[in-house]
Amino acid sequence: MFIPFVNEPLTDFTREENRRRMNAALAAVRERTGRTYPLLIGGEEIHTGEKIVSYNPSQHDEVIGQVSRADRALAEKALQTAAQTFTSWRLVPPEARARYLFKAAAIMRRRKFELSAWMVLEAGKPWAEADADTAEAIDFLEFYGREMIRLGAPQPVTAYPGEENTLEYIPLGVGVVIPPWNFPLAILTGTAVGPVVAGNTVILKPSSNTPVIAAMFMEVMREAGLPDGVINYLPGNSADIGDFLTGHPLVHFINFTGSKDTGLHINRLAAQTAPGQRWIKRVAAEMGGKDAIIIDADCDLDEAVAGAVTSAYGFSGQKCSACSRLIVTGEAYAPVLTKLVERVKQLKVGPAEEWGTSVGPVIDAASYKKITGYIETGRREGEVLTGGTGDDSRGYFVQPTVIAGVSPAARIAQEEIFGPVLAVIQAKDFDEAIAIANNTDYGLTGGVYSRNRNHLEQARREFHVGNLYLNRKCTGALVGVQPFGGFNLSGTNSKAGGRDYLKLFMQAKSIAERF
Ligand SMILES: NC(=O)c1ccc[n+]([C@@H]2O[C@H](COP(=O)([O-])OP(=O)(O)OC[C@H]3O[C@@H](n4cnc5c(N)ncnc54)[C@H](O)[C@@H]3O)[C@@H](O)[C@H]2O)c1
Ligand SMILES: N[C@@H](CCC=O)C(=O)O
Repeated sequence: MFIPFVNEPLTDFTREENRRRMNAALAAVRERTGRTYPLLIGGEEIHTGEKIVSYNPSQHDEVIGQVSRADRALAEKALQTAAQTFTSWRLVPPEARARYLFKAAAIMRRRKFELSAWMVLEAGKPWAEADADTAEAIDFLEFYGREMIRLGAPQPVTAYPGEENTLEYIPLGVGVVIPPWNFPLAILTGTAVGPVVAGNTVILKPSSNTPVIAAMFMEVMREAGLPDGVINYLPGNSADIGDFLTGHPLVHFINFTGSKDTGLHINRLAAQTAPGQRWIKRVAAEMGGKDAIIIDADCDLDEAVAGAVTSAYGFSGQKCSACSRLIVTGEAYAPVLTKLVERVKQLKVGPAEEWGTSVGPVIDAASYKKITGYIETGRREGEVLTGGTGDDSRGYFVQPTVIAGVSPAARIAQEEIFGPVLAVIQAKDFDEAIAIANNTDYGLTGGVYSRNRNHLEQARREFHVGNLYLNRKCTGALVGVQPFGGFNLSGTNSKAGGRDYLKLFMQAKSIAERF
């Protein structure tokens, strides 16, 4: 008997003891930076000549680690190993599979500060964001473990005279797990262990920006005793092995989280049937967002602006859920701009490892260039009220930027920037605000601050997003509480952390026996 699922509590860094522990973890992790990590295929550690080097985005001359880089031959080996391991892993009872996840959760809990410290250094996550990432990874392990126990039990069917009828969920086979760098532990863990606890075996191809925290995840799963070959750690250049993995006939599903362009590419490729392939590949693709918060004229403006700032600039806006459009109705526009700029100017930009940093760096040189490029576009499409500058001399820092007077059709109001840039749009009334909010290719998160009950009900009906938040920030979905996934080109709406998730990686078998 297991206790019911509860979310992992977040660390209170206002307590001196927790700050001391985090500083100690950062120092201990720093002692271990610069090491090299092998691929892991069927328990075999494989060192390659070619490496992927991972850097600290707060200080880009600091090497966090180097990981081996797989080529196609090694990708083939990993797929064959996963296929072979599937023959035994699929027979492990659901409850036994779940126990590996519970054990891994316990290990992560014990290593919480250390895992968060790795993310501070490798992903540039400020402390609280890194801590929330680790907590979410633990949640995925605890939640999906329990989910598999639920789904492993006999499923309800209608009784029929003279027969025994059952329905059971069985796994699909070999999958490829492709997570992004921005939740380098949480999303990586969830997208890997969901399919695995369902009885599948996987190739885990981590993002080249954050392969070291992925190596830590593998350490945890090994310590938890997960059999070799169930998760095969395969860092590599997407150009070398990405399409090879997706297109391979042994692959049954791809569990992808990342940008719209990559997701659509993978979806297209997976739809083609490779010679020798005997099933239709399933693709779960969770992609980008162009998320909006609507501030309705009659709401508590201070609370609304505070929520918008947290949603827009948390982790430097590098969340698919981040608010990148603020839509303000009627006469609230001018006071909102004043309050917004005041609050944004108070954000402390700095290295992620420093306690008190509210906005750390962006992930790498390419992101820095893309974001600052969008800011230049924004200067033509609106008025930069604060921010608008960057400094990449030491780390990739972009000042939190507010651009007002933006047209709903502007590029900065339509395209995902994935940085600390907020476009503010004026709407004449709530109907127009909803129309503007819905008018992008995406449909991931959305928020409304309002005291008007009719408007809140209208938003429930008409605001077309997978995760809608009323009178609160639009980031930080909790596992089990707000299953996460978007509409339209934000993805396949797989609802990570929800009760529909594991079925994406299983097929239902109905068995009837007449006696
Ligand atoms: N909807 C969600 O739940 C969610 C969550 C987090 C991030 N995201 C989105 O992810 C994006 C940021 O992440 P990113 O920069 O890592 O995205 P990305 O698309 O550049 O990369 C995502 C992953 O795909 C891999 N990849 C790239 N090309 C590939 C190919 N041809 N074959 C196989 N793998 C390939 C990358 O190595 C990486 O691991 C943003 O758009 C963000 O909105 C979405
Ligand atoms: N699930 C996270 C976002 C993941 C995407 O980057 C949130 O709800 O903020």
